[in-house]
Amino acid sequence: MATVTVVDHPLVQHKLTLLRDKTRSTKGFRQLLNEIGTLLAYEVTRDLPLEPVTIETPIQAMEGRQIQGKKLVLAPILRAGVGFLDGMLSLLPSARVAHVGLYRDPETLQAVEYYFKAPSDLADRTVLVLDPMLATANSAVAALDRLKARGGADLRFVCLLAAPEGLERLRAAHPDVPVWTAAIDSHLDDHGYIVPGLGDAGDRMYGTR
Ligand SMILES: O=P(O)(O)OC[C@H]1O[C@H](OP(=O)(O)OP(=O)(O)O)[C@H](O)[C@@H]1O
Ligand SMILES: O=c1cc[nH]c(=O)[nH]1
Repeated sequence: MATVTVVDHPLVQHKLTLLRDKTRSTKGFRQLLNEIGTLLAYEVTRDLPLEPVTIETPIQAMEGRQIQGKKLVLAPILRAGVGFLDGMLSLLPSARVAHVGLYRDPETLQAVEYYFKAPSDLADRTVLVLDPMLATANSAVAALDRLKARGGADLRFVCLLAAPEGLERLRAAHPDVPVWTAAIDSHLDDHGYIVPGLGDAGDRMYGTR
């Protein structure tokens, strides 16, 4: 069974509290999500394998270390996953990007796909699947199903808030996929919203309703 890591770094927790606040502006919400994205990218890449590489400093040759293998893929689930993207790309500027367009039907809470575009060589790359909210996990499971069908094998899921119900479902459907989250909240309400949560992430990011 893959791990669930709660990123309890003080900067992440401080920024998360600011972002949850219902009085936070659209601009502030977006900026904080971006900043937390950078911090989560640092945590989720902590165990990437390194390989030796010979370089020359101005003084002499030496053996340095570089990240092994092909560039990572960042796979935001639209829309709210895009909120992490720029912050992560600032740390991982050569990463490839896969877009997974899904929305959650408000009645059934099932994920409905409307767009998918990913690099063709997913099988050779580590893929970070991004979505701030893991509620029922219907969206996360659908995105992971789709990425695996396209060859993705080394997948990691990165979110901001997770509900216990969503974590359980994700681990049952994709036990090989480790999860990073900034917090595990209390439960889901009758409409599938995370409690205490932060409301609708996509609406708060883009100022829609
Ligand atoms: O775990 P789940 O129950 O599937 O819920 C989580 C999903 O809900 C939100 O997206 P939403 O469907 O509201 O789409 P949007 O980002 O386009 O607003 C969120 O960004 C996740 O993708
Ligand atoms: O609390 C929730 C649940 C799903 N999607 C959101 O944006 N927020």
